[in-house]
Amino acid sequence: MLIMISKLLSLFKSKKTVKVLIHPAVDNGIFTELPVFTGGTLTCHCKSKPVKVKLASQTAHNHVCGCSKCWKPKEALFSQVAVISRDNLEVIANETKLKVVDSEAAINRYACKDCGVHMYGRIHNEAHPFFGLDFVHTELSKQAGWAEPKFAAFVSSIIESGTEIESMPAIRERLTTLGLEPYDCLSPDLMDAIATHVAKKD
Ligand SMILES: N[C@@H](CCC(=O)N[C@@H](CSCO)C(=O)NCC(=O)O)C(=O)O
Ligand SMILES: [Zn+2]
Ligand SMILES: [Zn+2]
Repeated sequence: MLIMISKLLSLFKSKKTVKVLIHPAVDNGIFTELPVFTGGTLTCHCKSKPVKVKLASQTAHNHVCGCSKCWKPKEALFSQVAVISRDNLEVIANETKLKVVDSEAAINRYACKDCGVHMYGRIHNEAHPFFGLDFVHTELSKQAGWAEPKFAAFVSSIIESGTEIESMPAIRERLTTLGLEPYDCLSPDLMDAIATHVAKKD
């Protein structure tokens, strides 16, 4: 009887301590950006002939994204994605290994054919509000000093990739605790920028 009670207690305990994992870049504390930081190199996961992408500046609008299209590291519920001017991005090694994941998507994501890692996302449509900006995952860089994620975008979209609806309150609570305000689209300032772009069109 005593054994049964202690087993039940330990089950209850382990349930209580289940930690919601968002992304390795935020799960164990978030490093804040270095004020003077001029970029670094992203490297794919291949042991041999990795694809390398040079970023010649700090990134902007870093966030965690729950959408089904952005690349997520193994076990992560969210991706971490930021933007950089396309003029500051250059593929410096093994570019022939890159292929576009989905050419119909607004953001063409260039992924390594061998390891599957997305090295950058580019918008080719000049009318798109974010034309001129490339999407990158700075955790692929060894350098420290990148701008940290500041909000969580497309949170409800994780349901599309298999997350149970019942888990959503705990996930939103964890994001809020981490200081990553959860939104089901982009952040208000980015949504305002998109709306401003649309309003200016004829
Ligand atoms: N529910 C969809 C949402 C996908 C979506 O609209 N994603 C945004 C943001 S990605 C970076 O933050 C987007 O702009 N997508 C364009 C594209 O992916 O080409 C889902 O989960 O798929
Ligand atoms: Zn690779
Ligand atoms: Zn996304």
